[in-house]
Amino acid sequence: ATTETTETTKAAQTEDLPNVAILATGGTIAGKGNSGTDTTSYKAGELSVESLIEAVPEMAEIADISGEQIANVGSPQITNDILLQLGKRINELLATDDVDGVVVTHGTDTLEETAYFLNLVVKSDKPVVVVGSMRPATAVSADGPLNLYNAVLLASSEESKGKGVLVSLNDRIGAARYITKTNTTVVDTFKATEEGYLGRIVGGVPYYYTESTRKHTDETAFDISEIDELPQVDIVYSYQNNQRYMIDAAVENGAEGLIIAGSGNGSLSSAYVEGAKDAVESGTEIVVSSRVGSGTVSPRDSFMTSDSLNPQKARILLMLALTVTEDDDQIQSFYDQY
Ligand SMILES: NC(=O)C[C@H](N)C(=O)O
Repeated sequence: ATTETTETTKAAQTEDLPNVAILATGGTIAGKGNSGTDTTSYKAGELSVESLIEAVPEMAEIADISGEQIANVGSPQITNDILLQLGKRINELLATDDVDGVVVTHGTDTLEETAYFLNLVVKSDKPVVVVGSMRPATAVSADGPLNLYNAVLLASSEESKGKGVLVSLNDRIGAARYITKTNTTVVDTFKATEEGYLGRIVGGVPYYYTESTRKHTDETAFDISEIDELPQVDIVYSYQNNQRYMIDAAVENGAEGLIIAGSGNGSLSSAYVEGAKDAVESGTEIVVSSRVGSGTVSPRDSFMTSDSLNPQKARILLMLALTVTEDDDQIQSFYDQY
C-alpha cells in the first residue's frame, strides 16, 4: 500500500510539472570542439536536441521536457524560412494546453534577430525563452548546460508570462527587444547597455525587476500563420567615402526594404542620401538605423527611422511591417511602438 501511495504521489507530481518544449536550431550550445580548451575553432550545430536534454538531467526535476529539432546550424545560416517555421511551430505548441512554455536553443551570433522576430509573431502570453552559449558543449566550463537549465526554469515560471520573448545566458534575463550581442567571444556578451536586464536567476530562482515598455507577442499587428515567404530586406552600412552603388545593388536585387546603418544619429553621406531617395522613388522602403550600437535615431523628414532598434533588428521589423502595409506612417508607427 505504501509503495502504491508513493507511486501515485510521484505520478501526481509529474503531472503537476509544467510542460516545456525545447526547439533546437543548433549553435555553439550544440557545438563540439577538438579539446576542452578549444573555444573558437569548434563546430557549431553538431549535437542533437536529445543529447542537449540528456546532458542536463536536473531539468526533469522542474519540468516535463520534450524536444524537437528544427534545424542544426550555426546561427549565420538561419534563414527567413527557418524563422517562419519556428514561429509557426511555437504558435501551434502554445495554442494547446499540453505546452506551458517554449525554449529555443540557438547560436548566439544572430540570436537577437530570431528572439526579436519571435517577440513580434508569437501569439501567446506563455513564456518563450531563447538561449545559447558561448562555449561549445565539449569545453571545460561549458556554459550551455546551466544556460539551458535556466531557460527551462524561466519557461516553467508563471512570473515569465506576458513579458515578451526572453533571452537568457549567464544567469541574466534579457528582453528580446533590448538585448544584443556585445562581445565576439566572452561568456558575458549579451547586454542591453541602455535599458538593462529584466532580471536575473539566483540559486535556481528567477528575480524580475523591470519590464519592456514596447508592445510584443499578441499586442502586435503581425500574423504569420498564412505567410510562406518574408519580403527581402537588406542592410547597408555607412562609412567614410561610401558610394551609392551599395544601395543601388540592393534595389536591383529586389530589396523591398532597406535598412541603412547610418553613422551617429543616423547621419548619411550625400551619396547615400541620393541613392536612398532614388530607392524610395523606385518603391523600396528605407529605414535609417545607426551603426553606433546604442541610442535612439531621432525622427527625420526624409526617411523613416528605427527608434532604438539596431540595424539587424530593424530589418526584422521591416520584413514583418511589409507583410501588412507599405504606408510609411504606419511602418514608422510600428518602429515607435515595437
Ligand atoms: N556562440 C555561438 O553560438 C556562435 C556560433 N557561431 C553561432 O552563432 O552559431
